[in-house]
Amino acid sequence: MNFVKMHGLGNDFIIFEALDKVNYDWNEIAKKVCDRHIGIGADGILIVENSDIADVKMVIINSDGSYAEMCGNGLRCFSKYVYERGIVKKEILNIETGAGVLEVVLKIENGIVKGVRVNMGKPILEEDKNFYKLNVLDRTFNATTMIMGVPHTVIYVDEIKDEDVIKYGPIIEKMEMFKRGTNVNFVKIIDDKHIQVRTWERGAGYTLACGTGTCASVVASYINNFTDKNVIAHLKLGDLRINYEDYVYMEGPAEFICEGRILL
Ligand SMILES: N[C@@H](CCC[C@H](N)C(=O)O)C(=O)O
Repeated sequence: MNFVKMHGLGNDFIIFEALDKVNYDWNEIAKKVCDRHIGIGADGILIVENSDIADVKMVIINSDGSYAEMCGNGLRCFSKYVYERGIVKKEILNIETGAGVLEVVLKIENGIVKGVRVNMGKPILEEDKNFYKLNVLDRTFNATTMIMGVPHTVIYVDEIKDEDVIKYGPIIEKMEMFKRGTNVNFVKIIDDKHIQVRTWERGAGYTLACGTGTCASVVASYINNFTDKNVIAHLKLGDLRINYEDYVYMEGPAEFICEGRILL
């Protein structure tokens, strides 16, 4: 099976085409190929499928084999892939995801996609899950939980330390109160236009960036009066621009890494 590996600010994905009907066990394939020692290594796989309601359909499976409804960084990579491979030769694409059909606008220079802007849809917030106290081990965090395509919890910290992401992230991800699990975003407010974000991802663990998580972090920071609606989020390898106007818009890069053939 042919694959292409891509990343969006270090959140990495292996892309497979399944435009003709195939009967693969994608969950098992994801676990195998995402393994960083005995596979290719990635945070998840993206499958290109035909859609009856949009230009094309993106399916995402996390590195642990679990299904995810949406993936922001993945969607930017996927969009560049389907455009540059000639699957959908449009500058504005509609892509079916598990979180609905989303509109993507490509910035193209000489046939190459240089940037991708996605309408990520609307966040779904619950009143009792906004800026509540979340007790985890020895810490109490101020937290906001929402669905931003997938479940997200945003917690505020004075300093982001990787060891904290690794210590508290997996415990929060699987807390009883989150029925479908949650992604966990550690957010430091820099000023009203800039935040720093690190994410522990449901089904993938520590990642270098998370698109839906960054959108959730900006929505939470705006409704909690920490920031403006237009925010630049600093992630480990670069920035995402987020704009929250009822709908949430995310703009950022997507890059090819390599391609090859896996032997199943
Ligand atoms: N990396 C993603 C989110 C992928 C899905 C997540 N792990 C989940 O299961 O909810 C992004 O960029 O949004």
